[in-house]
Amino acid sequence: MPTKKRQKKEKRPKLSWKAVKRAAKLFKYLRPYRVTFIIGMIFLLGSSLTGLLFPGLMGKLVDAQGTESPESESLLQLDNINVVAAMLFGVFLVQAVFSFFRIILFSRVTENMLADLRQSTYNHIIRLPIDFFNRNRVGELNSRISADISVLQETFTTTLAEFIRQIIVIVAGIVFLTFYSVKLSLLMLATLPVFMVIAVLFGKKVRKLSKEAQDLVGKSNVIVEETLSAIQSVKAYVNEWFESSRYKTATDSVKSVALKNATWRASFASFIILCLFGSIVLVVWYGVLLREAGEITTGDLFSFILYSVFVGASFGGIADLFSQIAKAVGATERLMEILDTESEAEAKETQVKLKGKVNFKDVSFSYPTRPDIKVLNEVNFQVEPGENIAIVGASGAGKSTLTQLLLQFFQPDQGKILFDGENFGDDIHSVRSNMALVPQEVLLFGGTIKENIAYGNIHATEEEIIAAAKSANAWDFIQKFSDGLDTVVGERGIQLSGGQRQRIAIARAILKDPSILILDEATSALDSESESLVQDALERLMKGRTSFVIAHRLATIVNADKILVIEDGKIVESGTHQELIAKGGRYQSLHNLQDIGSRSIADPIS
Ligand SMILES: Nc1ncnc2c1ncn2[C@@H]1O[C@H](COP(=O)(O)OP(=O)(O)OP(=O)(O)O)[C@@H](O)[C@H]1O
Repeated sequence: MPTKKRQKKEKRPKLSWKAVKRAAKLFKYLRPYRVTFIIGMIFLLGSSLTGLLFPGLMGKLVDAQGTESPESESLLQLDNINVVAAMLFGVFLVQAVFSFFRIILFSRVTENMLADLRQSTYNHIIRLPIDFFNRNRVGELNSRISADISVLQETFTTTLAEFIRQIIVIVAGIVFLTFYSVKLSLLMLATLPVFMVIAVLFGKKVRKLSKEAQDLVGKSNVIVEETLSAIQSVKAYVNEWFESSRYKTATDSVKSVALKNATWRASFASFIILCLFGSIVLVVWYGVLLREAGEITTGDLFSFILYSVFVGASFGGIADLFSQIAKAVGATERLMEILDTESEAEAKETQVKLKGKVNFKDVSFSYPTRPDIKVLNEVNFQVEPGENIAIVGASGAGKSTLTQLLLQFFQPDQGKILFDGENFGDDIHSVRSNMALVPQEVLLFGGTIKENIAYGNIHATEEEIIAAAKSANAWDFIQKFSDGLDTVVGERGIQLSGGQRQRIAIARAILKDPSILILDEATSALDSESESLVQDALERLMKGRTSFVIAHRLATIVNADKILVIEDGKIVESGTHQELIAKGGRYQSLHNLQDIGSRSIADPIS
């Protein structure tokens, strides 16, 4: 359904000075290949100019004589038919060679430049803060980038060269025209280019309406499809009449657009016959009058008409090319907008090994997309290295947000988060390199199991990977696959169960050997065997590490060194299970509701 927003996005790009200035940054990517580009330009200039010799020589061919003319004094003997024909072939040959190299060179520049642009856009995007991904839908971003880059590809390989060629043809063509006859040139320029541009605009309108009609036909087919596939419902509700009228509305709109298109096409045809051909006849008619008056020869008139066609066609073509260039400027601007978004600070060369002490000091936070809502409100707590913290609270209380701040995806608006008593400022990579995350829903990359585990430490040896898999209770099921560690997972490979994926994620975390662990417990129930394997692996992983668990399992909560109870972004209670139950406060009522960790717990607490 086209929303207002989408319609806005699809609006034709407009060329503004700001957009052009931003798009000009693209030339940074052209720089390394400028020499090739300049040579390509020389070839382009050469092929365009030699192309312009064609109408002139054709005129000479018309005026030339078949036999040797005794009065010929010209060095090039342009009045000899054989010489002129040979020269014409020479022109084609030069033009063919120039065009060949022009295309090769321009393609080389474009492909190199676009590869660089793709790479730096990708490099930049994955370094952008999480906030950027909250604001932009990933699928949209992806298709936008690939669409924008293909617009640029088209522009740099063809459109730009065509545009320059047309400009050369127009400028040089007009100069040549005036050599033949100034009077005739003025008449031609007053009519032909104007009509050519109008013809192009006409053509565009017709194309647009045809597309519109096609879309409407598509929409009406959807109605047929829907009705036929749900024919039982249609009949059961006696809605045949309703469906017929729905289809009629759709076919009526197809008809009205098609008729509108017919009117445009009819006008277009009359326009071509009357104006465009009329203007050619007018120029030829005037030309013939001038020839009668001895101002121009037949051959020159012939050349003149050919030049006129060249110039007129270029005028017509340039309107279309201009709109394509505007589109490319728009595409570049959007890419530059992404490239101009500030990325996260660069990773430092050496990264500290943390012990795992964590302090939250008066931390308040709102998401940048919703600055008016305080998601965390003056949160204070301290965790000693190796402690096991369960975070509990109702849905929307701020549990995940707290872990996002721990992971340095966002910085607090107020207060500080200290690791081993230190504020790491923008050295977020040092902090992250000491952390591992086991998310609720584990998504594996589309490679092998080995690659997926090694993601925790890409330099790990096979032995280390196997040890991690064993420790994560994953080795048994991995071994059962015929390809073992080399089994491909994901879309084109084996689909792993939720519990198996979790154990892979645990093995990955073990390999990273972090001092701080963030776990978002799965809420979907695993079968009891899988559950106990995961639990056992997790316990092994958590040993000796500071761990924050968004807890949904009773066992995790009861065994935690400290439970943080969050409500509306505030820590309302903290302590061990026994302490909090004894206190008889918020935790106890959550507990009685069996709603700890925001979802009901299967086994009731006795
Ligand atoms: N990316 C975001 N942008 C804006 N607001 C967000 C974002 N993520 C979460 N919120 C809001 O922040 C508040 C806390 O959300 P959070 O995800 O931390 O809750 P939670 O306790 O983890 O909930 P649940 O148990 O349902 O996962 C909610 O009101 C939520 O709407």
